[in-house]
Amino acid sequence: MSAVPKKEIRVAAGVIEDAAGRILIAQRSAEADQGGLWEFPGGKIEPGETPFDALRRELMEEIGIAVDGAEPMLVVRHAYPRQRVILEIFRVRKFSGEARGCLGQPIRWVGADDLVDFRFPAANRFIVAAARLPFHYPIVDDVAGDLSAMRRHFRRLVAGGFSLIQLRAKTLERAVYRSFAQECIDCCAGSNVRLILNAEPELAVELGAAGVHLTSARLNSLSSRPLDNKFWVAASCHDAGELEKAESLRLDFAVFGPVLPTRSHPASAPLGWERFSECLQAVNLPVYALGGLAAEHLVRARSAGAWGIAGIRGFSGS
Ligand SMILES: Nc1nc2c([nH]c(=O)n2[C@H]2C[C@H](O)[C@@H](COP(=O)(O)OP(=O)(O)OP(=O)(O)O)O2)c(=O)[nH]1
Ligand SMILES: [Mg+2]
Repeated sequence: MSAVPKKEIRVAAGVIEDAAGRILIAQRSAEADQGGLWEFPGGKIEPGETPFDALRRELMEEIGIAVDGAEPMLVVRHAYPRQRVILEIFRVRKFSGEARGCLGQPIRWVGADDLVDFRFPAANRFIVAAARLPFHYPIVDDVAGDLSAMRRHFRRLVAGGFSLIQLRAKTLERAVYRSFAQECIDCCAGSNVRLILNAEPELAVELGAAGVHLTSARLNSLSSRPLDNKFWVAASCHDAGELEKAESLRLDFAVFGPVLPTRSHPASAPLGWERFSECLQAVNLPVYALGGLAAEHLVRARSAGAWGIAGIRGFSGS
């Protein structure tokens, strides 16, 4: 490990979204710390300022917009070799004025899915992934092995507006899983619904799924990210070590639990919110809480440090 970093700076920055859902990025000047890389506009929080005050000041100074409203999105802690940064990230959807590079820096409005094509400072991985992720990650499972019930569940989720769905179905025969997955993928074509397969990464590629969800066993067996960043790669984690592994393999997000007692894993001891939150302290990765949760647990989960919530039964989509 490198020596203990000398100083810690607090920064406020904005993921600014226009009416079309595009996000503003700016290029840091070559001489600055993390020079030449792209960033979300913002800067250091000055003594006596709140993060929101700093955000408003910086966005006026750097890109000439007045922030009319912003929601706290996430907090990233990252140690660079020379300093530690705490980034207070806001999502900014209400602003006035036309964005421009007031310091002469290039700026670009890009679709959320195109963010992965730009080089950002290391601390930004979490932000770039989260900017593309919804707060809910429902899972279609095969608890009763009943294909028509699974089909109904999947359709209800799509009709309910869920845009990121995992197809788990561990006990289905491989050929049945495969054809059901293909049917669901075809059903998502042309929509904004992304289907993630809990299967081998190769199958996700072959069938044209949006990505793969790794079981913790599969996660533990890997030494690098199995698919490139055009695919989502997520994993199920049950302890801090697995979360660390998911982060070190540069996965896009993790699901962590069970937080509360759950019918699908009655033998696993639930973590409880406190332990859940402790384990997330050192993790720079969007994490969905899982286990005994329903849609109304979102606020609790986010206050414990989760990005969102995942679940099999809690999301009826109806
Ligand atoms: N603004 C911003 N800073 C980021 C991002 N990602 C990231 O690691 N950082 C780091 C780089 C810097 O070490 C620090 C931000 O400092 P800054 O250079 O923007 O600060 P500032 O606008 O106040 O600039 P200055 O007055 O020091 O020139 O946070 C990001 O997306 N946006
Ligand atoms: Mg700045």
